Amino acid sequence: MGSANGLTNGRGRHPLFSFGVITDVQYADIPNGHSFLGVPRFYRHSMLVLQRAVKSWNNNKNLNFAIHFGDIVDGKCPKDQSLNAVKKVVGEFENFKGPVYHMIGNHCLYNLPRDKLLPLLKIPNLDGGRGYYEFSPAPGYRFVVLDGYDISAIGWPHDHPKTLEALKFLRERNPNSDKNSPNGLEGLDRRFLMFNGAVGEEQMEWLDTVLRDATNMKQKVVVCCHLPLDPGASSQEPLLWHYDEVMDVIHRYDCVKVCLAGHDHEGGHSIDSHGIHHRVLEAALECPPGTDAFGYIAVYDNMLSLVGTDRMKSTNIHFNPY
Ligand SMILES: Nc1ccn([C@@H]2O[C@H](COP(=O)(O)O)[C@@H](O)[C@H]2O)c(=O)n1
Ligand SMILES: O=P(O)(O)OC[C@H](O)CO
Repeated sequence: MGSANGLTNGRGRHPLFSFGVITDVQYADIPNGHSFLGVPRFYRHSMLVLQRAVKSWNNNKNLNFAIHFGDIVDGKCPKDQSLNAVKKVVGEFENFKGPVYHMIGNHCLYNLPRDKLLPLLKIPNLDGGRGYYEFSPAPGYRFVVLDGYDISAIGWPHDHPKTLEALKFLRERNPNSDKNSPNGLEGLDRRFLMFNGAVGEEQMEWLDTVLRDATNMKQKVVVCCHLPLDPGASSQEPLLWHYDEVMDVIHRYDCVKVCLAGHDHEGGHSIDSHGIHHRVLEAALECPPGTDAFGYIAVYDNMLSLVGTDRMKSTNIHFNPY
């Protein structure tokens, strides 16, 4: 059980470390609106949710870092304001007294190209715009942050091979002229939409290498990605195009205990066929004024305890520590 102050797990144990979580802030200085399907979106209020999150994380005093799971600014942000809007939200995150890790979401890419975005989000840009990385906050744990828009029709230059590969992929699977429309697609095929993307070959090889290394080092791994990786934790439309192939790599090893994501604003939780927990976090953007969606996760050797605030549901994630 999560305790109110995050110091213990209710059985007197101290966590190895803890971190703040929030997703889909999707800020824009525009009036309230709604998604295509009519779900209300509160573009200015999401900044207040973030401010309350940072205040709560700082008051906690036991958090080692924080993670935002992508979509820092909404695509409806007027494009002449994109740069300042991203800087403004990053600036709010910087009020947190610890490191903040970001990842790429589709709305980030509607606003800025990768070469501008990655430095602002302090994503280590090692190789021509790649947005995946890893870090180890404690000896026994490793966090792998995936770039779900590695192969994508958004964010790369129009004639970039990755744009062309993504457009070909979509043409072969989605017959609609609006490639964001799932009309006529059945079941899990409804994920073949332009607002999603895929992990490229090089990133897949990198993932395999990191998981092999973590296994050799007896580290547990938490995988983070803007796009959900399990249909049990998400509706069909927001899934990573080839979530199944990424999970095949993950399932080769026993080190991954949890996959965390955003993008599907309602949130969700599942345990897959290999016992890996998938927790999709509830979006800050869809919090009506005065409500919140953020939390923190206390990490133990055999569990993660997500202590959610308001719309972010608390979840205890138990796993085999070996
Ligand atoms: N059922 C749907 C859902 C979405 N679209 C298209 O995707 C765009 C983004 O959707 P949001 O839910 O994020 O607003 C939307 O503008 C549509 O083009 C759709 O066609 N059918
Ligand atoms: O944040 P959006 O606009 O990409 O919306 C994602 C939807 O939740 C996918 O169904």
